[in-house]
Amino acid sequence: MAREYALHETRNIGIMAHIDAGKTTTTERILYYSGVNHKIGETHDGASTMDWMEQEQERGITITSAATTAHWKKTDGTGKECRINIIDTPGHVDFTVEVERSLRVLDGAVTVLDAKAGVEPQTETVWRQATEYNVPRIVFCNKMDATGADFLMSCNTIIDRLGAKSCPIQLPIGAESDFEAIIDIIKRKAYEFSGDYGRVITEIPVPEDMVDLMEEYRAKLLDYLADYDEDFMMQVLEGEEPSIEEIKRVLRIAVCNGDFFPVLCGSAYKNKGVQLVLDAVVDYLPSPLDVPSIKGTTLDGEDDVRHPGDDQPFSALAFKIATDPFVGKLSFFRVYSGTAKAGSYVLNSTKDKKERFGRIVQMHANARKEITEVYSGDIAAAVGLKVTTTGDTLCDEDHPIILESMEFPEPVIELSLEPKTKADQDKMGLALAKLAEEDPTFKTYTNEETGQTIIAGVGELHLDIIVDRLRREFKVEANVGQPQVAYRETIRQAADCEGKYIRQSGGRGQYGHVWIKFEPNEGKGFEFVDAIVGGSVPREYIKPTQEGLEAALENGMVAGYPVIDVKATLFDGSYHDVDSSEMAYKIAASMALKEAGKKCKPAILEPIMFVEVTAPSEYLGSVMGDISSRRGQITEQEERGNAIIVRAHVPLSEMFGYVTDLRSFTQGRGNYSMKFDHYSEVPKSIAEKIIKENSSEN
Ligand SMILES: Nc1nc2c(ncn2[C@@H]2O[C@H](COP(=O)(O)OP(=O)(O)OP(=O)(O)O)[C@@H](O)[C@H]2O)c(=O)[nH]1
Repeated sequence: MAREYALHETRNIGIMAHIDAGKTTTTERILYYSGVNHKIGETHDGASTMDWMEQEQERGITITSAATTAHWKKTDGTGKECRINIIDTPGHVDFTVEVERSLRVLDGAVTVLDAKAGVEPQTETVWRQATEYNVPRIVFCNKMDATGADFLMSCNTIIDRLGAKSCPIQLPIGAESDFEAIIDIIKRKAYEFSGDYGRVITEIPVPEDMVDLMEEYRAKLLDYLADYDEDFMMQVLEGEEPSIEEIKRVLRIAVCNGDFFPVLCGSAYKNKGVQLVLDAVVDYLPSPLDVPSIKGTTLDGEDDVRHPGDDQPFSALAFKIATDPFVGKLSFFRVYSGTAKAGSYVLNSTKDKKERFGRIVQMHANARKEITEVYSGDIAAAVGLKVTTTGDTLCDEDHPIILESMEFPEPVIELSLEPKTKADQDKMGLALAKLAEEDPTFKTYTNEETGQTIIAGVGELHLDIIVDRLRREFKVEANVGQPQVAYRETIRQAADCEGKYIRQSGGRGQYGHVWIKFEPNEGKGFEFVDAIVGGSVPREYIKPTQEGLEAALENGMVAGYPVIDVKATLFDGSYHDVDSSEMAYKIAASMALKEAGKKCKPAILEPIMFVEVTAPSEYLGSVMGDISSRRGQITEQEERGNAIIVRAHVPLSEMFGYVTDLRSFTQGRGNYSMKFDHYSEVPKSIAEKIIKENSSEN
């Protein structure tokens, strides 16, 4: 078996940040220094390698998380290299699903901060997500060259705002336009960067006037590490100077355990410090062997695990499906255990279907390298998988396992699309199916009443980009409706409902008859119980009844919105020897649901968002007043220096155009993020309006 890089010399990392902190620029530099890129593309002149999709270049934001492979020399003097797989994650809140799904398959991350601002609202969001997924992190404080850059202020925001244990392991020499070089606190050395894109690193003396500060932070670091490791503490207490190797060893343990977050500094744009970030990735972030083994379940639902190692049974998680303009569909996956060869068959245990790994490729930004085998810990992409979608497990047929999947946010906003011509209509169906395959938070369906195609997503920008891609990539021209809230329906009262579908018109008739008890099932989704005794509904018609009901739930009871949180117990019915058919029971089930729409106190639910607003303190009153006027409920408010943070639950329907309003009453200084929190019943007057607008009489 010939694996190029040992498992302990593999790093799977993500680069996470607030929008515009410089993730893309930092990733570009990493690819350049690690020898993959020969020319550096700047994000602002639209030639960036990672942002290869057209609209990403125009908007200057990173939408898809491309997995990219790079190599970097270890710092232990052995001359050996590490393989670093990097996933570039987007910073916009509409794409947190991209952040989450990459967190799921990563072992560690670099959090990029903008040195002018330190921790920003979106940094907090992704930081919390990373904590939830137990992803160890190091912090890179970027933009040290920019006006207003303040390294120690930024370091403090990590402690104050994130409540994280953290300490710098570097110090900048100079700041803003005078930012010149970087001090390595552990080694007590300083480095300067020159030559093409800062490729040449030269050691320089630590400036006299910075020695005290360096020693102060070095002592802080050692103090913390002493608390963390007893042997180390003994050494420090006995006044022994721990060796650099010893400091790095303990620091590595603390970082890998997710207990400590060292901070580095630099300027990706001015080519200073990124190589040292790569050193730190190798030194401190975990290899697949340093993180807990992945959990899953057997096909019978029993707990199981997979340990990293090439000698283990193969298991992998598909975390992203992308359409590549040249090779077609690419399914990105992370291998947790074992190996698999190109051309071999694996089991998609989530869907219980066999898949063939036609070709396997590794991505180097937008270039691909074909490989013959994947090993434990690798990230690669398969060409030609048929049924696999995001979140599916691929595994060894003889040792099936279903790995813990990911949770995706609800698509809460929707709009209608009307293709301009017949040709557009044909293309649109295919294009939407493709896009839905790539993106688990994007849904598309046909409104039964109007016949319109509806697309649903997690935010306005999300749908904006989908419409844009339809036009550019798939050349579909369509009229786009106004974004609407994706409501849901549910019931508030239990009742027994009858559905009877009987047609006798000569020849063979139709006969389906069911009694279903519908009950509210709050927060637990749809549940179907078969309580038929004595064969009043024959075995073979029970599944069709359930399917008929599920299809009917999608189309709603009173206003055409999907019905959620309902328990349906099929408890009685009847049949006809000749006329009963699957179709008749499907229809009978949908008729029972219609009746539930009358007898079970139907209610309309609206998505309630968790909104976090940040603004200068003087706007506290306006921010709170505005949230109240939007039917919002403030859950928390916090002061942070001169700024306030207000957290609230606000109905999505009241949040359209919020960004414009917030900007205008805060003179452009307010900011916000939001995500779906829960569904809640709409006030009666609004429910009536929605039902009226959507009922078939209209
Ligand atoms: N002064 C300065 N500007 C930088 C630095 N790094 C990045 N920038 C600029 O900041 C802007 C945003 O950088 P990107 O690398 O695109 O940021 P990003 O975090 O990837 O942004 P999104 O993809 O939109 O989330 C660009 O105009 C960069 O040129 C830096 O070190 N110093």
